Amino acid sequence: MRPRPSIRVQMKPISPKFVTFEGIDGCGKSTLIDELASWLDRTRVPYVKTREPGGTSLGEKIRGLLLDPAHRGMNRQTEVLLYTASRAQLVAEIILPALKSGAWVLADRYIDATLAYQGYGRELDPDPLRRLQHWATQALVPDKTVLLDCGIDTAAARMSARNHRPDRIEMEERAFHERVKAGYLDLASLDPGRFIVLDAEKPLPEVIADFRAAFREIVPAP
Ligand SMILES: Nc1ncnc2c1ncn2[C@@H]1O[C@H](COP(=O)(O)OP(=O)(O)OP(=O)(O)O)[C@@H](O)[C@H]1O
Ligand SMILES: Cc1cn([C@H]2C[C@H](O)[C@@H](COP(=O)(O)O)O2)c(=O)[nH]c1=O
Repeated sequence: MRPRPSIRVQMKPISPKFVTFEGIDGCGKSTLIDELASWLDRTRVPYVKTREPGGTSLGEKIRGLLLDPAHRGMNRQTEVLLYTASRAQLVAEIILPALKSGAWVLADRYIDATLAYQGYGRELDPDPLRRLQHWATQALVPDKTVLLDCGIDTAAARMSARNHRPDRIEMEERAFHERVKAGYLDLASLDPGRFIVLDAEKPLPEVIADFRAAFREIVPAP
């Protein structure tokens, strides 16, 4: 008797994705996060949006401390510890449970922000920063990081067009923001498999088209 053919159903597992968005202030992160969120809505993929600093009740209180221009004299190490405390809480309370439940996480800033702003911007030694991030985040690394590369003048013009009041970090001198921008590009060049660098100087429809092309293989089909 001939053996009955076995039917094998090939199920391609869709693993949840942790996607972070980075860049200088006003580069267009929130706009692209909303774009990916509506894409995931259409494909019925569950997701959670987060932001840093903040994203939890504790983290939002830390955000208030960090961004308040009244704290202009904040010590650099204190600044690192506050950003990292907010992140540790966010990972434990929101990000890890979301990924475990099968949801994607779309994060407005993560570890790379500390490396760019405090490492390059504040000129702190990156090695202890990296070790601290590894410990505080339970070694959770994003699957993909979208870096919106944008000129400082362009980003500033976009922020003032929406009547945004500058926070403590945005009030830093131009040289600080130049170091942050260059730092982000440096970080991207060190990890090209994770980073997707988009030219955020382009008009928004073009940035969105570039983003969609980069994520076509990553977002599951509806
Ligand atoms: N490529 C673009 N061209 C023109 N305007 C843009 C572009 N991308 C975003 N914008 C506009 O620039 C402003 C800032 O964008 P958005 O809020 O997305 O930036 P962000 O990086 O999230 O800012 P922040 O760092 O302050 O949170 C918004 O008004 C947005 O509509
Ligand atoms: C996470 C993180 C953020 N920053 C800076 C970057 C921005 O200037 C503010 C956050 O404001 P946003 O409008 O929500 O982007 O904080 C930083 O210096 N270090 C960090 O780790």
